[in-house]
Amino acid sequence: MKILVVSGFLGAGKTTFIKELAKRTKKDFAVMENEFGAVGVDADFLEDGFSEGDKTLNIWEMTEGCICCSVKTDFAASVLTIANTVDPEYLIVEPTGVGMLSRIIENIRKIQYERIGILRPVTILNGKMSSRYKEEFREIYEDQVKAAGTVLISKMENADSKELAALGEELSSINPKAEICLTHYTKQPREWWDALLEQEEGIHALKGKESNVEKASPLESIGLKEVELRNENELLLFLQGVVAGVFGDICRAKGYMKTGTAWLRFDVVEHAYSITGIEEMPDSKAVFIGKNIRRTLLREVLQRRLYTEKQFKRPKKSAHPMLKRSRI
Ligand SMILES: Nc1nc2c(ncn2[C@@H]2O[C@H](COP(=O)(O)OP(=O)(O)OP(=O)(O)O)[C@@H](O)[C@H]2O)c(=O)[nH]1
Repeated sequence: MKILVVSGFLGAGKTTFIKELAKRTKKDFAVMENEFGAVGVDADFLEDGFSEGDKTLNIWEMTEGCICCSVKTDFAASVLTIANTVDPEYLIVEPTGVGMLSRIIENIRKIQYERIGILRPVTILNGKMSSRYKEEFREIYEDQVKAAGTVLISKMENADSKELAALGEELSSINPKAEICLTHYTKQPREWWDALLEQEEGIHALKGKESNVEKASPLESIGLKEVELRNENELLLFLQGVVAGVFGDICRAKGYMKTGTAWLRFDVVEHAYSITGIEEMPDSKAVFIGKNIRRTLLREVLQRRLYTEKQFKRPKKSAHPMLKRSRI
């Protein structure tokens, strides 16, 4: 089994890339999703609409904790379990957006034996946000570039060539050995995709700095299940509220829900949001990552029915006069 780690900051486009990789190369894959927070959304998104021939993706989720720090023993155990049970040709690991790539590689190296190989890691970089990430999350940003074998630029489809070239130069100066791909991966030929799955990691890979990732990433998250809004307009208004800061400083949100009769997926990356129609899902979920998140307000808006039932349920008949009066 060969392991390919696909890293990148929150919302950079890791899941979208993995989906494309699976479709283009049609290899025998398992995917391990390590999500920030307790509610996983990416596994369902990966599965959604994925039916290329007879192939389906074998997806494993690790929520709660980051595979580069607190849960590393669980991570090692999970990798070994996958190797010893399903034994796919490739295991694609998608760390949380705030994971330190060098540490993840070190953790994999500890369990590397002749049946497990490490491929040169891929980092996806949201080109539009690179200066902001560099300022706010320098340690994570530099680590994800330095430890990468290949750096792919996303969300720069409309950028001019000068802007792209400047970003390329800056990335090369951080990691002169990496292949920096300025051309969007969707335009790459089949050989390029195959090569990603062939290049083994060099022995002299970067050593992770002993630093505290939690400190480097002062982000919090909330995951909600059974979320709903009445219709698409309500979802639009809600997302406008998210990007305007009504629910706190949210830098990443994602989820899917039934609105009226349609199932919709939403994505928020910094101050932009998008909505896409999806196939019916077994349940609805939403995740919000950022700072100063207004949790109660989010619950009130998205779990109206649940929240109302729980918080304001009429009390059972009580003999206490105060309680009687306080009934709604
Ligand atoms: N324009 C553009 N949008 C993209 C690109 N890649 C991903 N997106 C969009 O960006 C949003 C986030 O994409 P994901 O693939 O979920 O990002 P991620 O890195 O897996 O997100 P997290 O796991 O939450 O960190 C989605 O709305 C995607 O459709 C790209 O190259 N260009």
